[in-house]
Amino acid sequence: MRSAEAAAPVALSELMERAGQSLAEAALRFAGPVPALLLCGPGNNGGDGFVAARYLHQREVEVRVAALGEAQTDLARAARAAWGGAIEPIEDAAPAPLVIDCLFGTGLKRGLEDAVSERLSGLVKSAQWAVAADLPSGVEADSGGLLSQVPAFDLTVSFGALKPAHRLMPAMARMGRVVLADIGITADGPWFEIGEPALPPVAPDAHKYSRGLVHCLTGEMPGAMALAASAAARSGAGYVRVSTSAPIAGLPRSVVQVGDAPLADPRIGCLLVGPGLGKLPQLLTLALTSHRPKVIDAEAIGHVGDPARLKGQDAVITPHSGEFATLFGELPGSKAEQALAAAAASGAVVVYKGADTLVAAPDGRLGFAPPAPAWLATAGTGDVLAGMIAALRARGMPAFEAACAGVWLHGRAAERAGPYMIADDLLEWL
Ligand SMILES: NC(=O)C1=CN([C@@H]2O[C@H](COP(=O)(O)OP(=O)(O)OC[C@H]3O[C@@H](n4cnc5c(N)ncnc54)[C@H](OP(=O)(O)O)[C@@H]3O)[C@@H](O)[C@H]2O)[C@@H](O)CC1
Ligand SMILES: [K+]
Repeated sequence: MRSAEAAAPVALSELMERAGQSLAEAALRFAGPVPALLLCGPGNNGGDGFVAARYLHQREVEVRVAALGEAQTDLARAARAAWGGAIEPIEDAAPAPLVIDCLFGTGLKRGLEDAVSERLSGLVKSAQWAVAADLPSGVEADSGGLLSQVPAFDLTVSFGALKPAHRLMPAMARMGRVVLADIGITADGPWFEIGEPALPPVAPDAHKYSRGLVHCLTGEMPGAMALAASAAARSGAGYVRVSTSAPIAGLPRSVVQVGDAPLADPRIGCLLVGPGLGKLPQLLTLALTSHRPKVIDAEAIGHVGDPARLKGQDAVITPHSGEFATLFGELPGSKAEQALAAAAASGAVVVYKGADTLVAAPDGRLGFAPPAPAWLATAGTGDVLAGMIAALRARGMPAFEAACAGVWLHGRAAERAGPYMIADDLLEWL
């Protein structure tokens, strides 16, 4: 954001003007014209607050402003002067139906003082609507960590670009709905929010192999592979084949069950190993003898042992936090930094799952999943995701793009399936 700000085609005061105006507009649309209290800190986040106060006043909203100390930047001083109205000390500010937190944004370096964070929490809890400017104060922008107590907001208005904290736990759970205000700058880079994927078209002369063969290696619990293989079939693979020693119930008839099949078969678009694998590390070893692209999920991740074994494997791995720690140990830094370090160590595309799923590539690209419903947290949904990614990979998408697309589609399928869905229901929405 700092380099985007420096390269901005307009003056910084104009950016602040746009930020404050967008904040006022978003708060007004969200809460309606109810009496508002703006809490303004010493930096430019506070400056945005003074601008927003001026706009709300122009829109005939009843506005009060409470400040935490004096403005410390030229921009904030100018915005404070342009407000021109009364300024209360934050310690005695009375509650209001709409509270807008402009204490700290991206410049926060340490936790708020106890008295300030308690005051903020008290005012937020007694408000009908609580809105945060850029970030709730106390959130660390880069890591999503909480540097001090952070109350739950209803709306967070981010400026210019989402920061990592808007998509990382625990911070994202405090933000309520997150909206992005266009203030005329963009922050381009290898970190981005995953958007709706462009899926490969089906060629007019396609046949089942050209559309992608997914070959699945089953283990001790075939039900999990039934979910994954069904998901692969429903995600546009031309052919899904399951190698199994005993018939698996519940698979669509179009999914072919075979005994052994050669894993060097060049028609295999993607191998899938892990769902329901159990204690059969030899199946992972077998998969690693194949040079075909692969998705390694669930128990298979635990059998990898050394991440370097995945180098040159053209693999996507899909660990949740437990599986991630088993394979990579306790890595330092934020979840984003850990995911990237894991991708670099393994040479694999890492889908680090959770409420804040990330997709990391060894070359430094990092996709942040848009929020997905919490009701995805049930058994079997990970198997479905693994099958989806395998199908997209077999359809010819590169590993990173296939993983991002799978994650995005999985979240949207869950939204459509609704709160009492089970993993099997997701299949109907792919
Ligand atoms: N990027 C853009 O394009 C645009 C950015 N804009 C806005 O600017 C915001 C960033 O502004 P910012 O850099 O001035 O930082 P901000 O969050 O206001 O805080 C810094 C101040 O707080 C202080 N301080 C820090 N921690 C503290 C603590 N725990 N307790 C007490 N004090 C503490 C710190 O003091 P210091 O530690 O340096 O002494 C400093 O004085 C950004 O979030 C967005 O809202 C928009 O206007 C439009 C364009
Ligand atoms: K804030």
